[in-house]
Amino acid sequence: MTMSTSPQTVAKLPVVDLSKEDSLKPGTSSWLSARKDVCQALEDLGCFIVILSSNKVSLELQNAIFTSLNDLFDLPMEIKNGGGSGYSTLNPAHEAFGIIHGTNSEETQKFTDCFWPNGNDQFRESVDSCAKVMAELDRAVTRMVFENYGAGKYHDDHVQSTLYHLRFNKYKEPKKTGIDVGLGTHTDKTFTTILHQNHVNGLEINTKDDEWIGCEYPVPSSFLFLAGDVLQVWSNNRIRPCRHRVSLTENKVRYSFGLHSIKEGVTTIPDELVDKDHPLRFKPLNHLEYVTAKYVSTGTDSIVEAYCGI
Ligand SMILES: O=C(O)CCC(=O)C(=O)O
Ligand SMILES: [Fe+2]
Repeated sequence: MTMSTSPQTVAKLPVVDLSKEDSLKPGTSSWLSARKDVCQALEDLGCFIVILSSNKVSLELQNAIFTSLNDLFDLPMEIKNGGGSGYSTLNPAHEAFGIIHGTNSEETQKFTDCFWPNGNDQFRESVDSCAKVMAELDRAVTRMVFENYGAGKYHDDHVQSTLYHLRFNKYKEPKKTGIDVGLGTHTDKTFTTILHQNHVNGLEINTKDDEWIGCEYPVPSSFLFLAGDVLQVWSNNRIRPCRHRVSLTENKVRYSFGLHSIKEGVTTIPDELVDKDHPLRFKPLNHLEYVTAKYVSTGTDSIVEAYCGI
């Protein structure tokens, strides 16, 4: 078995509670206090756990998604691999499906029709509603970030140019495959990523001191918000892209899904984020070109710095 090396610490990830309606309303005192915590966590660690209201992501809704994911990944390989299904695998323990424009109801409909010819309204509706809640969360958190750095006026444009890809992951039981590294250490080539997992833990976050913190949800309506490489660029290196990996420590099937945001067009660092203490660190970046560029992650090296760092 390939064993993950560094031991985990007992430290916990920062938690930002956005479950009260007010905390998602710009300008309220709970918004301002969350904004500070969000940016602190993104600068220190590149991620934090968010708690949302259980009315928005009920256990019933989550179960509907995870139950259908179980059926989906159990389909025969020739169906999973069928043209345009978005199926991929990174290693023998891992499988994934992707929906491009995953917050668009028509795309979830097409995906559902592809694998459930007789329909699966439960899956379609739950995924559609969960993806929309995640996108709403992304818009709120990115707005907090833009405001925090005095760049709030660019946020509407940012929302207009953001695309969302939805990805479902399955990791097989390590005793079946002999593999306990679900995903190796990496940062996401996104602007931001929002992840959700079933009750099986395994996601681990790398700190500045090279310690690993396991991601455990305080309540089921939790998500992990991560900064990707392009948010590091946009913030002129203030925000740390989250380095993470998946270690399969429990002998159970693990499912997760993530909303991955891509910023269309060219990302330039706002003038507000450049001054004599913060000289310009990155050249303008075309995110879609960056995503498809053949740069391979080596774990410790920053791909985005090699790609467009100054
Ligand atoms: O499965 C997870 O929790 C993490 C997935 C992930 O890191 C990714 O899709 O980039
Ligand atoms: Fe990732």
